[in-house]
Amino acid sequence: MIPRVLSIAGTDPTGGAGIQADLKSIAATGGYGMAVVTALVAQNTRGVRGVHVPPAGFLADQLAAVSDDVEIDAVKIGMLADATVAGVVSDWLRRCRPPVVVLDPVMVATSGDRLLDPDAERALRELIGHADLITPNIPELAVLAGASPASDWAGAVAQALAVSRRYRVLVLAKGGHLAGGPVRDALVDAAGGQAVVEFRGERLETHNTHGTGCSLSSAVATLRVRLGDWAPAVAAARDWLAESIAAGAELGVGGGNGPVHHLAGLWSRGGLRTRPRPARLAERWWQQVAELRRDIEALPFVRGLAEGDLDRAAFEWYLAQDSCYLRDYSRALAAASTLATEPSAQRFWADCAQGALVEEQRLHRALLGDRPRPPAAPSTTRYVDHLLATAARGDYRVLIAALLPCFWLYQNLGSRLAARSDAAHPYRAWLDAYGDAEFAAQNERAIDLVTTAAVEADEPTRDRMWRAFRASCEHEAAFFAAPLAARPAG
Ligand SMILES: Nc1ncnc2c1ncn2[C@@H]1O[C@H](COP(=O)(O)OP(=O)(O)O)[C@@H](O)[C@H]1O
Ligand SMILES: Cc1ncc(COP(=O)(O)O)c(N)n1
Repeated sequence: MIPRVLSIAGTDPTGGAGIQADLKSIAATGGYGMAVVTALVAQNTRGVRGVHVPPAGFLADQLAAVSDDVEIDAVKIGMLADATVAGVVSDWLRRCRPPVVVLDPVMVATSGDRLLDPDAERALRELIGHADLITPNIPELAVLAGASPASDWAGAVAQALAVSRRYRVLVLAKGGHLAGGPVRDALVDAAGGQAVVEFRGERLETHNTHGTGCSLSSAVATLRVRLGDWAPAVAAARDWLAESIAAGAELGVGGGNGPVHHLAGLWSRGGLRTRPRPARLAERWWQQVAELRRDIEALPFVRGLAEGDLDRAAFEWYLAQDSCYLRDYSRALAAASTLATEPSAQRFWADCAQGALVEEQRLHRALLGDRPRPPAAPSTTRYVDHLLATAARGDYRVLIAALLPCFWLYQNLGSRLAARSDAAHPYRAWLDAYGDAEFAAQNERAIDLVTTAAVEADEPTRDRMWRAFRASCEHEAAFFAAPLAARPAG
């Protein structure tokens, strides 16, 4: 389930605080972000220039528009601007309160500018009655405690306990404003036997702290839904925020207190490339071997097979090589089965390995009876060496990519030749074997397993898979060329 998280907050056109920061934080921590604007703020990383509060009725309309349509899992409340705004939000919460409500009691920006009228503090107190968790910084905690700002951590925790007791609310007291030492935050619950859960982290040397409070509170709201409890949600939110603060300077945004880089961790771990869909990748690989496929079809051997005028001895030489090939191909298929992690894939490759052996014995008996197998031709040896070396390297994904052309090229060629031939075609049995529905289904499955593994693989692995696939296609072409190249016809 993806948490649907609503931010009710003011704006920051530079994107570092307020609603803009909330939406990024919600997305970065795994939620779907929505936003209702309380106030438009003309601000940047240096400070606030002006605040415009839209009519209260319009705020109510925005809130109703969201809650009439969307099931909200969590709400984060930030800048409220004035008592009227706080009242509208209180009314709305009274009517439709989402399961998780986090209130960041924003009063003053990092820059020192007020974001809440002094006379609105009473309305804010009422709003706290609807919240599960409030996230005050040191000055905000002091206002709520009716005291002067704590000068040390013990004082902050004591104030948080008093606030938690007075408002019957869980308090996340943030120690970012206390100078020196590690940054400490504490989750304080006066109701739960005065429980205090403390979080410590390295204090990062940075000017990128604009919007840290906004970002933390929306991350906690989102993670509370995902993780089901407050302490793990705060711990995870702080870890995420720390890596985002650390990368903030990379953004080069503004000359004051810059924003945090909300997506730094995701970008570095996940990359920015879109993952191709398996079907799209199959199309691309097939296209990239189009020329090779045309070369195969132009070979005298394949043309002879198609027309039915292929020299019989050349065909039998080919079948004898095929019989040599199938024994080692079966070994490579069995290796894929051994390496597969998923049971149905393990079984698929094992079935194919067995099928290749059955086919080998059928060919051997039909062609040679009790006579010994002819030696493998160089083209056969090169092909199976490629497969067995790939198997020996032990990467399942690369191995199955190498195995795929023997399904795909044969199935494609076999089904098209079979469709064109009549019952009297001299090589009808061969065409039928590679053109039948069962082989087509096997081919589909093999394509699906390979391309699904390829889209899930990282870029270098996908590239190795492609190269192994292409090498096998080249070996297929050489294999089809050999009967008429290696020995004179007739
Ligand atoms: N320099 C810093 N290094 C690491 N974490 C920080 C730093 N400054 C703030 N934080 C963290 O950012 C969050 C917001 O903290 P704080 O600055 O106290 O609140 P606000 O942004 O509301 O003023 C807290 O989790 C705090 O621990
Ligand atoms: C709209 C809006 N809301 C909140 C803040 C506080 O920012 P910070 O998290 O840095 O205290 C801000 N600057 N602007």
